[in-house]
Amino acid sequence: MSLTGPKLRVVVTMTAGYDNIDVEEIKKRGIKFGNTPGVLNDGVADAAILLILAASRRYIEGRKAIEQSLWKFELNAQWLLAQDINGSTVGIVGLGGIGLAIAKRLKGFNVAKFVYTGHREKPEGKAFGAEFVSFDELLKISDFVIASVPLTKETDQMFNAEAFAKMKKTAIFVNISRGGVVNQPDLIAALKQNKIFAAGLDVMTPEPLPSDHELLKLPNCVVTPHIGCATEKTRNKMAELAANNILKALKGEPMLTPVVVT
Ligand SMILES: O=C(O)[C@H](O)CO
Repeated sequence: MSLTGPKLRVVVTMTAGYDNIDVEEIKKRGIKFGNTPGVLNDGVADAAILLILAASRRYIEGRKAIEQSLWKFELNAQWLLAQDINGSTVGIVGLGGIGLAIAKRLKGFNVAKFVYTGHREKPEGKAFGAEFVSFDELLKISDFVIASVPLTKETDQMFNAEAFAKMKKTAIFVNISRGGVVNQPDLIAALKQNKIFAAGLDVMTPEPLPSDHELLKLPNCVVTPHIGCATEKTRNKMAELAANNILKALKGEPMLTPVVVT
């Protein structure tokens, strides 16, 4: 988003991520800047569970099989076999508020082990019982790899061919952060060549995704249209927080959730 208006004093994005904002310009012009983190954690975590279940249970393939009359009466005990969450290792890349909310939900599915990676080990990770590991180790041992990192220079395209090659052939990759953290052609190749089992994506490149996009043709890829925080309660909370941030800034008070631009 470009920041025109020379009189602009306050910018608040009704999102948690702010990779779409020209932060350099905000810094240069001393504009007060806020976002709406936290209040969307539960909504986005629910959407992640939707993707984890749909991708691991081969929802797209099953649905297409019914539509194409491929669902046979005779039992085929090997048909549409899924990957289990029960007993699995879940790897969370970016254990922020959203990552932790996803992990908490998955505990109820009897996950055997949680691992996470990021800049540093976190007390909340320890308190939850998750183990801090390197990115490579996480890719190697996880049955479910969940991307919940902000898009930065550092995370840009971090899920590339090299990363997918390190994952298990049975791994499920889920992205609820930003499409930019994935090298999408590499992901498509990994899914086509069954280098990984499936993917669930709420974010992708570009958005909106054209209706004839290759991602939509893959039987092992579940795509939702960036609806992680699109629930009535969540959006209301985001709108309220954004409005209060603006009011506070205009009154010369600190915002409730300022973005600290360094
Ligand atoms: O960052 C967020 O708030 C959501 O992904 C919506 O963009």
